[in-house]
Amino acid sequence: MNISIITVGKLKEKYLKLGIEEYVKRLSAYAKVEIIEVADEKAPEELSELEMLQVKQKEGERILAKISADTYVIALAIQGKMQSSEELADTLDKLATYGKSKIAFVIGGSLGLSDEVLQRSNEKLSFSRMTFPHQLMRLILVEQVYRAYRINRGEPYHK
Ligand SMILES: C[S@@+](CC[C@H](N)C(=O)[O-])C[C@H]1O[C@@H](n2cnc3c(N)ncnc32)[C@H](O)[C@@H]1O
Repeated sequence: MNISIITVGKLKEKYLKLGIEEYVKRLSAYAKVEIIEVADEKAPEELSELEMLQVKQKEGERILAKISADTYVIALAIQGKMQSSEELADTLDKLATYGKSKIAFVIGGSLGLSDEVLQRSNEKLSFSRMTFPHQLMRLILVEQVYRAYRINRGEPYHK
């Protein structure tokens, strides 16, 4: 399976980079994982509603340009559907069974995802109603995807 994780902006914090590299390395036993960073739109602190919409739309266009028509898209969204780790494992297992070989997880920038990206997504996945920084979200996501593969293989992993 080919999994891409599409994110906005460059990852700066070293501790996050190290953690993500570790899980991507572990995941390489199960899937081909690629992290795609699209440029973030420079935005001052104070933005009008319209300006925020424009930032999300520009970032959204860059995200959509990285998604092929045959890709199953899972958008990370606070208001999306919450799943247990076992349910996420089941989702990935079913996608593989139905021959979906390309999956993209999409994480929004600091203002979130545009409506266009949410509309393109096949499902919206929430990790709780709390807001996580988008860079930390990458680490949480790769750990959960790794956990999902361990669950599907029946391999031991600390609870
Ligand atoms: C800082 S958050 C954006 C916050 C923005 N106000 C919103 O409502 O989307 C950046 C991105 O991280 C992801 N994210 C943050 N918290 C999340 C959560 N609890 N569940 C799923 N995704 C989350 C989403 O993709 C979001 O677009």
